[in-house]
Amino acid sequence: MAKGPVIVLTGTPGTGKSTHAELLVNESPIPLRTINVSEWVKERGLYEKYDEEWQSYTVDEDRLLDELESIVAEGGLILDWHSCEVFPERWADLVVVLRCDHSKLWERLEKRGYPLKKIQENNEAEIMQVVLEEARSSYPPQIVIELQSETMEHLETNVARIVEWIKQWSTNQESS
Ligand SMILES: Nc1ncnc2c1ncn2[C@@H]1O[C@H](COP(=O)(O)OP(=O)(O)O)[C@@H](O)[C@H]1O
Repeated sequence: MAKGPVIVLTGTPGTGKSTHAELLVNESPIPLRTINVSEWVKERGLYEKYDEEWQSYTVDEDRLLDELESIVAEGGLILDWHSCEVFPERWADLVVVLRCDHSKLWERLEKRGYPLKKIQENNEAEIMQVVLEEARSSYPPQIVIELQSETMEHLETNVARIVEWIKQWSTNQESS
């Protein structure tokens, strides 16, 4: 049996996934490991090509899934990525979709030094709730939650809510 749940933490770039993941690792009642999938892809060369203009990698999805499979099976994992439909449905115990007002998101991505068209593309995706729709069409509705991530208060309440969910997950495992 897995020692901990697998949480897919998703959302448009800049919505706060890594910030949430870091706090969750510190505050979780059971040990969690977090994988920033974009970084993981870069470090392990799990991509087909790099696009200079868009400053983005085309991920080799088959290799990515192969490499993640055994880690996911151990449980106790946060998968932090802006895409969630690539992962098999059976992997996730919880899918958290972070949302942010688009003007705030624009500022965050500008600070990150993204090229203008990449900011525009992500901003549009957030307005059209692309990631949320992706999550809803890839996973059962009862495991998908949408959380606002615009303020520090949101950050705190979101993390507290997910920590409560982890506690409940643990209790359910013990009694099953
Ligand atoms: N809820 C929030 N309130 C205020 N600032 C936030 C919040 N979430 C993220 N940020 C800030 O937005 C920026 C992007 O966050 P980050 O966690 O790197 O996003 P992602 O991992 O989704 O790309 C960071 O500067 C972070 O401090």
